[in-house]
Amino acid sequence: MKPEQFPEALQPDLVPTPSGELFYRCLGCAAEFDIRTLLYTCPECGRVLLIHDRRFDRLKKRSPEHWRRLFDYRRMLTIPALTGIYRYHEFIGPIIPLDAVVYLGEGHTPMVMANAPLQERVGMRFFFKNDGQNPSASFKDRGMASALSYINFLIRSGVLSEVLAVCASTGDTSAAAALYAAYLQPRIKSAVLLPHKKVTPQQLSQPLGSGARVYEIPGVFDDCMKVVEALSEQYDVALLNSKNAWRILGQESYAYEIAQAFEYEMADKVVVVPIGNAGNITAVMSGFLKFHQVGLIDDLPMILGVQSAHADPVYQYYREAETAKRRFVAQSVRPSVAQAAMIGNPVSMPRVIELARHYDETAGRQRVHVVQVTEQAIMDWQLRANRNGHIACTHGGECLAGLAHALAQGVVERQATAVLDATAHALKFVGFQELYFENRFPADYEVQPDPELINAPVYMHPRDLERVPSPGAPLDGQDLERFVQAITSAIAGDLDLKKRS
Ligand SMILES: Cc1ncc(COP(=O)(O)O)c(C=O)c1O
Repeated sequence: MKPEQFPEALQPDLVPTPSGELFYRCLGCAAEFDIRTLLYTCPECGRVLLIHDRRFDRLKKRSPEHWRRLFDYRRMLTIPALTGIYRYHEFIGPIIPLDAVVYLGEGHTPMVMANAPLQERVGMRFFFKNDGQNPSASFKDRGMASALSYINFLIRSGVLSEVLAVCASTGDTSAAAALYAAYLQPRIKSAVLLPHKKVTPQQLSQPLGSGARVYEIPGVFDDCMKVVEALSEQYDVALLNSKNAWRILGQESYAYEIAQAFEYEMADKVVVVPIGNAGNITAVMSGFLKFHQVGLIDDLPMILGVQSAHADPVYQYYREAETAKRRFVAQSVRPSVAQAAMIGNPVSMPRVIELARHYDETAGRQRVHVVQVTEQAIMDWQLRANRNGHIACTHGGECLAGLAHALAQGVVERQATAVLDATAHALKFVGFQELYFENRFPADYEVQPDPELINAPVYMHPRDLERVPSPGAPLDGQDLERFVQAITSAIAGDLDLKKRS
């Protein structure tokens, strides 16, 4: 069904917002800028920007019931442009016409409830929302779908003819950027900067496979970020890091989906996110605030940000209870299993400070908390989660470690229900699982395996057999029969199986 065939009551507000209605606003000096320019920081004071909708109030003219019905209705449709994050089109870049929307299967990731043993172990009801089930296997696809739809729109409207998209990355941003750029080639090409040996082989393979130009840089993410910032200041390139406010808009869909999944009942909910460059927590707060503003949710959920003790500048900032005394200090990071969040100078810190203050004020109490966890706790909880049927990456493990810690500290109440952001697929970070299982963590990670969580393959090699299969020389006849029987008996013995009577 086409949008124009929707029942009248569900007609979407898809009239592209006239330019000028959507604009960038500087978080420092409140200067406003034309949305049709590629802009990442304020040309006047150099601080980060957020996108505002001058006509946001028009969204309040439609009742919360209207929005609920519209979103539920779109859930049943198969129009690609309304299938992903743009189910919430009016809230995510309403200037982008549907035919410029890029949809690669992102969004609407499953929320998987923890089983009874895991809930019991943690002490409360919770879900993992598996953002590793996005096309490039991380939550970054949400923001990338938005940023690339916007660039596609600029190309289609003749503002740009071709674009080189660049980003610095701890692995996942580059995978997502390269994937979406590849879909839009040849008009859009991508180049990504990675800290040498600080992304996993799986992550490195992604931009390479998508055809991006990949540069490895000595140092950490923060160093790569400085280079792409210089590139975007001095050359005609599109910056795809979350400094780009379009990324934040797309990532707000994570909050919208959670609200819709809980039928907009958010009073007793806790949303747990790992913090690195702080784009994700910015987007999640911003998304819930917008739904609250239009009356779609009556209560703001608690936001629990989690950082490893090896990269915790945001935690250190909020550790100071008195707002006036808080000072942000950029950090040197230490190696962390939550490697994609190993960032000492988060680009979105000013956004976090601004939005967390607004969030708490709107809620009328402290609703944003940041906790710190150990590397050990991250690994243990990640592996424990996955032993109970999840596919959490180390950052998902970080969320679970943070939830358990916050519960023990009394920050989170047992009666609440939590949603944990499993930001990437476990398979992207299997190297850390291997280090744990083989007890080979370098000392600076400070991780000792819990024997209960270790697992290793059992190699079956029946020594009394003369011949065993080797590549290129298959067994047959009696050799094969004896081999199969010997292995079968050995496995039955190992598993203590009862023989069929
Ligand atoms: C898997 C994963 N989790 C968490 C983060 C941290 O998110 P943010 O940088 O938006 O705080 C990242 C960022 O690179 C990531 O790739």
